[in-house]
Amino acid sequence: MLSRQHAIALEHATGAQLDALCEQAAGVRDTHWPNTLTYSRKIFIPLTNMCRDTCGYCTFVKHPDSGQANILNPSQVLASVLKGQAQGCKEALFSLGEKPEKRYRYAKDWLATLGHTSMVDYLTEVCEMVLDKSLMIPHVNAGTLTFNELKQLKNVSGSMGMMLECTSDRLMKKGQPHYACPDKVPGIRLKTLEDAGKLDIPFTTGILIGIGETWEERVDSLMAINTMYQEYGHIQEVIVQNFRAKAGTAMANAPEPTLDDMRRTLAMARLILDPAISLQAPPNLAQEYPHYIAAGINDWGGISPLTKDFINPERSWPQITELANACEQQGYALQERLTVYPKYLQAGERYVTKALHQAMPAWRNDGLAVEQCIDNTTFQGVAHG
Ligand SMILES: O=c1nc2n(C[C@H](O)[C@H](O)[C@H](O)CO)c3cc(O)ccc3cc-2c(=O)[nH]1
Ligand SMILES: C[C@H]1O[C@@H](n2cnc3c(N)ncnc32)[C@H](O)[C@@H]1O
Ligand code: MET
Ligand code: SF4
Repeated sequence: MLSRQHAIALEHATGAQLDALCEQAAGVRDTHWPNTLTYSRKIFIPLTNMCRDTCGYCTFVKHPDSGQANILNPSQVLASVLKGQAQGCKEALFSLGEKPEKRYRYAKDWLATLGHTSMVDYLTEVCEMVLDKSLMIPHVNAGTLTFNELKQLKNVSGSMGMMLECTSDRLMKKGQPHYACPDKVPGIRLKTLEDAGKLDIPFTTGILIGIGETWEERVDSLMAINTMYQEYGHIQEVIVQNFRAKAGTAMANAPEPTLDDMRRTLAMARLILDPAISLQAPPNLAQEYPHYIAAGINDWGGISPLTKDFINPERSWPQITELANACEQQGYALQERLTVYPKYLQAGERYVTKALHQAMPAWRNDGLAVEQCIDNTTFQGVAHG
């Protein structure tokens, strides 16, 4: 494992030095995640776009007065889930704004019409419906959550996630992207990661790079994630996500991370993190697939044949065939996986509750006992257990 000091010294690695760093990271990947890169076939469900935070990079969030604020109702969610299932999707990715009812009367009143006092309770009900009425597995990314909220959601989801973003308190200051965002306080996000560990929740986290953090802060964020893993063993994957500037946000004119920055960060992440943690980079936020593969990733995260990436709506998903070609050109197969990684599914009821195992009999135990598919136009969505 890379020491903090060594990692910090890589800040300006470029040219041949960067190539060598990437080779080293790719070597670790090849030993622990050989021959195959993976992705999860999913639909994206933006349960609500209202949020009590206002991150300087985010266009997903909509103010109640904007005329675009929304909460999806259960039948809208179910319709989308069933469409996704017919297209062979296995993951229902719930990604949503955080606790809007605590800030906006409008959100509170809307939730009341749905019979709830909090977004987390409503989310729980909707996840339960997905398990009851479909074969899809909910993955919940609702940002920071308390111990009890995590516990409640564990019963109705296969896995959960929250991007740590960055451990820097500096980014909370005025003029910085997390100013006045109560859910982006690093200590609170770390607490969520830790509570998820105590609860044995298969967990996805990651860092968002290019939001004003220093290289050293990036190193420390990855080391903090790794420490959590060493303590609890629940972190199944880490996403290194590159910031994309969006018109109309506070960071509209901020520079985006360069390809070299992304390569350097991915390689460093692969060398800092325990090799058993999956390393993911999103394929729709850049086109440089070969470079990402060469920098040590083993996973592309969720890809949808149906729904756009609501967080980066201008960035369309690649065709799965196109991604498969890129992988094959570098000697790797592209394979579908579930939102829960196999080692957590295979650990009995420790990570995935009994009720959930029963709710998804078609693909418990062995990760993905379903029709493998590369071509999203021909898949029939047949599950056999
Ligand atoms: O389509 C997206 N999927 C995102 N995912 C989902 C990811 O791509 C995979 O579908 C899941 O992690 C399943 O392994 C996240 C999951 C998390 O737990 C936390 C953050 C993200 C962030 C994104 C995202 O920005 N866009
Ligand atoms: C769900 C995750 O999406 C990420 N996210 C939010 N806004 C952006 C952006 N402009 N560019 C890239 N990623 C973003 C954050 O890391 C959040 O946690
Ligand atoms: N609000 C959550 C977070 O920032 C998840 C969705 S972000 C568009 O972590
Ligand atoms: S990134 Fe998440 S927490 Fe921040 S404003 Fe957007 S929805 Fe809210």
